[in-house]
Amino acid sequence: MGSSGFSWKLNDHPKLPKGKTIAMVVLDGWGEAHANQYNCIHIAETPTMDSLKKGAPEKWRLVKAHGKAVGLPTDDDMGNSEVGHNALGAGRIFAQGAKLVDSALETGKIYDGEGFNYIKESFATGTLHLIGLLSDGGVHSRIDQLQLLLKGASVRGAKRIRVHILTDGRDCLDGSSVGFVETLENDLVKLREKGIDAQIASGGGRMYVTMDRYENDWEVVKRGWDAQVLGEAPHKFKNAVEAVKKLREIPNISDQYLPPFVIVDDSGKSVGPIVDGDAVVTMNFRADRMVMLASALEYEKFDKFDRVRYPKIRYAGMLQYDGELKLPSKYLVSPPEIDRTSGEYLVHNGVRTFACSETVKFGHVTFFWNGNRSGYFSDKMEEYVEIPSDSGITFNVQPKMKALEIAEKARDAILSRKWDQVRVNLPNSDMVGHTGDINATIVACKAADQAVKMILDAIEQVGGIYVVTADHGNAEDMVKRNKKGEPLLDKNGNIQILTSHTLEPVPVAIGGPGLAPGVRFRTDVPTGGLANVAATVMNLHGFEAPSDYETTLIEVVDK
Ligand SMILES: O=C(O)[C@H](O)COP(=O)(O)O
Ligand SMILES: [Mn+2]
Ligand SMILES: [Mn+2]
Repeated sequence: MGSSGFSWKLNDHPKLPKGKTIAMVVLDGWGEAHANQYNCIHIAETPTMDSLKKGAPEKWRLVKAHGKAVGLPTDDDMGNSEVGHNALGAGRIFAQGAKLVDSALETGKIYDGEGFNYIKESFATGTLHLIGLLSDGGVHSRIDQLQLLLKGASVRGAKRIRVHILTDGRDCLDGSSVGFVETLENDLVKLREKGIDAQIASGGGRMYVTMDRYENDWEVVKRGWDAQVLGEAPHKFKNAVEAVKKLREIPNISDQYLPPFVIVDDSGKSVGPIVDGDAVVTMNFRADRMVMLASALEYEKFDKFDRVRYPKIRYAGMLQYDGELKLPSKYLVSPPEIDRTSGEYLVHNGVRTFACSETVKFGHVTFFWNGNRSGYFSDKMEEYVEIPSDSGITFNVQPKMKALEIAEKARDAILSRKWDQVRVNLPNSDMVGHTGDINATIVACKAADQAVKMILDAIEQVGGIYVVTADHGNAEDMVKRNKKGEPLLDKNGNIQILTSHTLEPVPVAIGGPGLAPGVRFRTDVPTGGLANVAATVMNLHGFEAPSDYETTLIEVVDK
């Protein structure tokens, strides 16, 4: 015990043994919803997940994965990977980025902080650039936060403002980008009426421009850099509404995949390259898809792509995206302080952990799981394996993704008996669900189910325990619905495909030959959410959870 009285030592669980191998499986984007034709999980052949659901009722339950249960501002906010994995790993509910930015804007504290005062120094002579995702999705950013920030910065001296937009269609309906750009344009007109030179300067679809993650494809970030910083892009337009409308006409191009464009003046010159003396804010609060650009903006030494020009700017993130790397060093709002995560506790208590996913979800079971912290707690006690994802494709063309490879790695790790916890994320239902391709999503769900089977078979062989859950819904509902729950049609009478996550709960299943006979889900935690899983898993490792963790979902009755 340290001088503060704090100790990493966990108490022994009074009834549950240590030393069982636990498979901790997170199905990304696998919610529970009514069985119908838009529920890809229902339509897909998923015998393994079906058998868990149809098995002992005290070994399968649903938990909340959205809204306040995962630290989001309201219960109308769908879940997402960041908040879901944070809750799963940290065992407590933290006010998340979306909420922290809301309150910093509401109280005005955002303008008193070090980050804003730092960028403000450039307002007199330089341009303020805002780069980020333009939608109301609330997963990475929110347009109303941008609107408030634009107002707030302009009354505090920003005279020249350029917005570099990334169109969404992934956390909101495809096609909705046109409306968001119109809304932003209206705000910019109002600023111009007040004498502020404010314009959209560049844009592109989030999946093709800037918002790659976990270094899957630096080309994506480079395309954004060229448009935002250098002012160069294959498509040039006089205004952004026209840009988005025209680029959407390209066959097979949706909001997520719009090619990069720049806005040019009458002489054909781009209106807003980033130059020496400017201020830049990346306005996403969520880290995974902004931290690559953050490194390009922040680091003098950088070799991921040729930046051609590296302007001397004052740069701040909406949040600090990586607490370990302290990146970026300047930020407008402090991120949630997610400390004492279950991973860190377990390492201190002798639990050896193996974690694996493919690139596009690798940071979910490592970085997000560990409270947005990169790296190992202990390189002797942990091993994290990343399987390279396909890049340069939309995942509906490869819906099986690397599920089999992830399962094989997990199986081998389990059978090696070197690890006490083998943790994976299976991305299929989420990544393919986001494409809106129903047939491909059905294939994706089946592939994920087969991967679960391989992992459960290995657990069977070593006498271990499994915990199978998900981080939020996605593939279980692929259609936008009205308040009554009926599918919405567009003007042509076609159903509106839902590419985003949902508000649905997710399953938690426990079992395996190593599960002590009297273990069952309690019935007195009916409102349980993802944050209750950490204490549950600690119990299954033979420990009691820290007292401030959300309560465990299980109890042990005498058999
Ligand atoms: O970043 C994404 O792909 C989506 O905005 C959210 O999906 P995720 O939360 O499952 O990563
Ligand atoms: Mn997810
Ligand atoms: Mn997703």
